[in-house]
Amino acid sequence: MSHTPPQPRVVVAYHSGYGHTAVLAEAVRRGAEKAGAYVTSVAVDAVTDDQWRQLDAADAVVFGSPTYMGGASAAFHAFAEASSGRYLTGAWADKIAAGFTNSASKSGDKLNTLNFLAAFAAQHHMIWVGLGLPPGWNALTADENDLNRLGFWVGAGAQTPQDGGVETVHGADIATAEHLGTRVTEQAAALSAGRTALAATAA
Ligand SMILES: Cc1cc2nc3c(=O)[nH]c(=O)nc-3n(C[C@H](O)[C@H](O)[C@H](O)COP(=O)(O)O)c2cc1C
Repeated sequence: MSHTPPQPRVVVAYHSGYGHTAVLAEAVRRGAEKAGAYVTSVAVDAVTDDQWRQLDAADAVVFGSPTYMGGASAAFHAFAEASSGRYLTGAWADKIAAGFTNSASKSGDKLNTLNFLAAFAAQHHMIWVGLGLPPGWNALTADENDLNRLGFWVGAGAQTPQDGGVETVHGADIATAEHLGTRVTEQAAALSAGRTALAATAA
């Protein structure tokens, strides 16, 4: 008996003031598509009614924001606050969620942004998926081209020089974001298959 694997609907919901985080959003999209997802990208500072509907219909949402002033950007916060109606109705409950961020400094307090994205997802009763990679670039044999070179677990963290163009987003950070898109898709597919199997045993 053959089964068609479920095709998860993944939305990448991100803000990017200067284009760096957008490069990561595109990498998340690529990773998700490679793993078989149907992907929609949503720039949250220009989110349309149709895109809100796509968010409501998603199996998984990957949130992305640059780190500004030690946290998520104001535009991302505006989107988060605009989603509060969905928080009240539970519209996003039990969807998979994950997150990524980018900042100019190696640390730059990026962890605050990832933790905020995780708390935001938890407020929506979403299921948070961490990065799922060991830390890179943390041993004598390691180097800065390792996946997860900045050593995050909660989500994907990237570092781009503040005065660099979009072409200066680090290749390892792009690959790490791509990994996150793949991982989210695999987890969404497994959850969906499990829910279908459970429903069949209950029928
Ligand atoms: C208002 C503002 C605040 C910033 N705050 C931080 C910060 O707290 N930590 C940091 O490392 N970089 C900070 N940066 C640098 C940005 O995170 C960095 O330039 C990033 O690549 C921008 O991403 P974007 O191109 O997607 O907007 C800040 C930049 C701006 C414009």
